[in-house]
Amino acid sequence: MQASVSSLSISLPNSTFRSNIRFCGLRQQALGFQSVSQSQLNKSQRIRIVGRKSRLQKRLVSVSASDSDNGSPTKSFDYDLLIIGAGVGGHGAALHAVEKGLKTAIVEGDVVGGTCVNRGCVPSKALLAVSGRMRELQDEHHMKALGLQVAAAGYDRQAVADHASNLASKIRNNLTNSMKALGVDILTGFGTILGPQKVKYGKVGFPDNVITAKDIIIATGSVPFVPKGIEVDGKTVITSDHALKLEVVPDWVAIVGSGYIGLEFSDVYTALGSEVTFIEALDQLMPGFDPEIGKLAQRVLINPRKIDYHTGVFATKITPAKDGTPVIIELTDAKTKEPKGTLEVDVALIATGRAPFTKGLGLENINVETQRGFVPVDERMRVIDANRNLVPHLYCIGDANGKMMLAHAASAQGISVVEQVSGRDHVLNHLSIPAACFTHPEISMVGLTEPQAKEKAEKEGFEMSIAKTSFKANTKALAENEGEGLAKLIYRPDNGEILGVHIFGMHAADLIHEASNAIALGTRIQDIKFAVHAHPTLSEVLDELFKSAKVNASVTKPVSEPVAV
Ligand SMILES: Cc1cc2nc3c(=O)[nH]c(=O)nc-3n(C[C@H](O)[C@H](O)[C@H](O)COP(=O)(O)OP(=O)(O)OC[C@H]3O[C@@H](n4cnc5c(N)ncnc54)[C@H](O)[C@@H]3O)c2cc1C
Ligand SMILES: NC(=O)c1ccc[n+]([C@@H]2O[C@H](COP(=O)([O-])OP(=O)(O)OC[C@H]3O[C@@H](n4cnc5c(N)ncnc54)[C@H](O)[C@@H]3O)[C@@H](O)[C@H]2O)c1
Repeated sequence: MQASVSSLSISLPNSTFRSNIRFCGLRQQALGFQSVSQSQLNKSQRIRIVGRKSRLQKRLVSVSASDSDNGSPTKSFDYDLLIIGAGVGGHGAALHAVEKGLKTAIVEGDVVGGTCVNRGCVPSKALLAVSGRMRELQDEHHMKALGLQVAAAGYDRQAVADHASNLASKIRNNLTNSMKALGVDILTGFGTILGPQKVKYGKVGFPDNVITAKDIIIATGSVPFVPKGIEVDGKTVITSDHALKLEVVPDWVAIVGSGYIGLEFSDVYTALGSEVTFIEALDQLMPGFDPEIGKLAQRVLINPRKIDYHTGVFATKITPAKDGTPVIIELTDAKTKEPKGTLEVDVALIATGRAPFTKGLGLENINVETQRGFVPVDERMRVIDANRNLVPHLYCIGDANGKMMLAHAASAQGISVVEQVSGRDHVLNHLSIPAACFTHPEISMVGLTEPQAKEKAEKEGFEMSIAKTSFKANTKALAENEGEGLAKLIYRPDNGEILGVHIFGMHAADLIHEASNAIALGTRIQDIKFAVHAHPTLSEVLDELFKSAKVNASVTKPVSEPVAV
C-alpha cells in the first residue's frame, strides 16, 4: 500500500478510505458573581491600583486494525518502533514509520490527538474562524468601503463552542482512522520506560503490559504552565484547556501573558464582546516577535480594540471569584519586585507558556535527568543521559523536548527520527520551520528576528540587509480592502541567503511557506526572485519582497531549457 506522508497531511489512495487530513493550518452561562454589583462597575472603577504488550497479551491490544501490513518486527523485539504519546508528533512519526516498513505501535494514556487536536491548534482555530468573521461583519467602515450593508452581527455562544468541539472530534477520528488504516497498533494506557528498549503500559485497575521495541520515541507533549501563586479553578481562573470550551464570554478578562495563546484569545474575546487586559512580565507586548512586526501588530491588533495592558509586571497571586467577589490579581513589578497594585476582573486566562509532560515516564530508569521537565536531546532528537551520553535507541520529539513548541515541528522531528532509525541520517533545520499566530490579520515568521540576525552578523562578520514590502501595494489586498500589512526580509546581500522573513497581514500564515521552503531547500534570493507568481494574488507581496532585495551575487541555479507550451 502506498501512502504519501507529509509533515501534517496524509493521503491514503484506498478507494474505500480516502482521507486527506490537515491538522494545523489549526464557547454563556452567567457566572455567579456577575449578578453582584462588581460586575456592574466599569473597568476603571475596578482597578484599585495598577500599576505506554507482552507477546502472550498481543490479542489484548486495544486497536490493531489491519487493512494494511504494518511490517514484521525486528527479531527479538515486539516492535521496531514504539512511540509514547499519540499527539501530532507521535502521529506524524507513526505514519512515516509505516511508510518505511517499520512494525509500529503507539501508546496513548488519554485521547488520540493530544494537545493540538483536542486542546490546542484545532479548537482554537475554529474559534478564530468565528472571531475573524465577527470582526469583519462588525467593521462598518470596512463593509461600507466594499459597498456592503450588513445588519448587526450576532452569535450563539453554544453554537460557536460546538463548532470548536465538533471540529476537534472530527480531526481526532481522522487521526485515529489514519493510524488504524495503516496498521499502527494503538495501545491504550499510560506508558512508563522500564529500562533500555522496554516500556510498560496500562490502565488504572488493570495489570500492566510490558513490550519491547528496537527504538522508542518519547512524544508526551506538554500541559499549561501555571506560575506559583495562581489558583486555577477552571471557571474564573482558567487556562487554554478551559477557555477553548467557551463556557462563558466574560465581560472583562485579564490575559496573563501576551504570547501566542494570549494574543489569539484576545482576538477571540474582543470579537465576541469582551474587554481584555493584558498582564505581561516583559517590557513589551508580544516579546517573542520581531520587534518591528510586534510594534505594527500592537498598532493594529491591540490599540484600536478594547484592550489595555500592563507590561513589566508579574501576576504573582490570582484568587478565583467566590461568593460574589471577583477574580483578584496581585501585580508585582518585574524588576523592583515591588507590589504594583491589584486588578479585579471577571475571568483571568493564564497564558504563561507550557510545561513538558514527562512525569511518570520512568526517565530515572534510564539515568535521564530532565531540565525544567524537558527531556534533553541533541540535534537528532537523541536523548542525552545524566552523564551527557546518548541513550541508545531513545529519542524525544515535540513539546516534551522544548526545542520548538509547535505542532508541525513535533511532526517534522518525528519524521526526522524515523528517517534515522530506518538508516538515513537526517538533521532537521529548525530555522526553516515557520510559525504563525492566527489573529486577524495574521502574523507569521521563519528564521531569525532582526536582533538575532544582527547578533549573528556581528559574530560571524558578515553584512546583513533588510527589505520590506507593504500590503498597500498589492492589488489583491487592496481589492479585499485589507491593505494593512508588511512583509520583511532579513538577508545577506553578499550571497543572497535568507536569514528570516516576517509577515503581518491578511493570510500571512499561508504566505510564509514560500520563504520557509526556500530556507529549507537552501534557495537564494537571486534565484527565487525569478519565480513567477499569479496576478493578482497576495503571494505577490513575497515576489516584490525578493525582487526588492539588493543582492551582490549572481544566479546560482541554471536557467532551464526553453519548453514549448
Ligand atoms: C491553545 C493552543 C493553541 C495552539 N495552536 C497551535 C497552532 O495553531 N499551531 C501550532 O503549530 N501549534 C499550536 N499549539 C501547540 C501544539 O498544540 C503543540 O506544539 C503540539 O500539540 C505538540 O505536539 P506533541 O505531539 O509534542 O504533544 P501533545 O500534542 O501534547 O501530545 C502528547 C500526547 O502524549 C500523551 N501522553 C503523555 N504522557 C504519556 C505517557 N506517559 N504515556 C502515554 N501517553 C502519554 C498525552 O495524553 C498526549 O495525547 C497550540 C497549543 C495550544 C495550547
Ligand atoms: N499559533 C500557534 O502556533 C500557537 C498558538 C498557541 C500556542 N502555541 C504554542 O503554545 C506555547 C504556549 O503559548 P503561550 O502563549 O502560553 O506561551 P508563550 O511563551 O508564547 O508566551 C508566554 C508569555 O507570558 C509571559 N509571562 C510568563 N509568566 C508570566 C507572569 N507570571 N506574569 C506575566 N507574564 C508572564 C511571557 O513573558 C510571555 O510573553 C507556545 O510555545 C506556542 O509555540 C502556538
